[in-house]
Amino acid sequence: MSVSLPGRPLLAAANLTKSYGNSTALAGVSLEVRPGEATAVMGASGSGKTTLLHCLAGIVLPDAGGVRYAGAGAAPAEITALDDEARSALRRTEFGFVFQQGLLIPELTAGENVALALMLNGTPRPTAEQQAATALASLGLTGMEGRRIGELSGGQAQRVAIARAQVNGARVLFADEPTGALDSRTSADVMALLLQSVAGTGRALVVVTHDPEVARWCSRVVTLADGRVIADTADTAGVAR
Ligand SMILES: Nc1ncnc2c1ncn2[C@@H]1O[C@H](COP(=O)(O)OP(=O)(O)OP(=O)(O)O)[C@@H](O)[C@H]1O
Repeated sequence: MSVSLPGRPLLAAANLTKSYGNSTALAGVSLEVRPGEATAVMGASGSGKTTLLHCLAGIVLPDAGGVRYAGAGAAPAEITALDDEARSALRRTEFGFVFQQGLLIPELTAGENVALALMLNGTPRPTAEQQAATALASLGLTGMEGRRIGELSGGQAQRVAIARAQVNGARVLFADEPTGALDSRTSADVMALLLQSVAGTGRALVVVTHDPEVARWCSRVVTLADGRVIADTADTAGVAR
């Protein structure tokens, strides 16, 4: 597997627009995400944060504009030009997702939730279960692989979500209010684990948050208002880009 060149964007979004009926969610957003970067996306409710994250990840197609992904090991892809199947394959192999809740399957155990992500990419079950247990252990959940999601605390469940998001070697982790349901101490732990998984790895993290504390831990803060970027600390910090 080759390594992305430092500074070369993993994701480059150009002039994204998206409306839902009369409501404009994105009004021309351009944004580049680089390896090793942890980007917080902030802004008032309805400013377009989740829509931006969904467009970057190929979950939602913009009305206009494009998103280019240039991860290692794959030819650069214009995500917005891919069909549904190709976009879901890209999400399964290159991206990981940690949302506030709802992405883990409650009927399955912690280990099965993580192993499933590997099995969907063709890893045989015994290997997947072994790798899932290792991933859970690395996040402080040793011996908890047999517990169902409902038998875990909110913070433990988010660790399972992080394990599932990164077990496939995802290059970009997308998190939408990952700490929204957690107390401040547990939020700090979960954010530390998310940041650890990008620091020095060539991965990138994009995290939508309302929490200034969470944003402070990120290396970059992008602020949206009415579907536009109104501030980007990468533009003001003198970062070589
Ligand atoms: N599926 C949808 N159908 C209709 N309108 C939508 C849909 N998704 C988003 N919108 C609208 O687009 C705008 C931006 O929504 P979005 O969820 O991206 O904002 P947000 O900044 O993430 O908000 P919040 O912080 O409240 O989650 C809002 O006006 C919202 O009502």
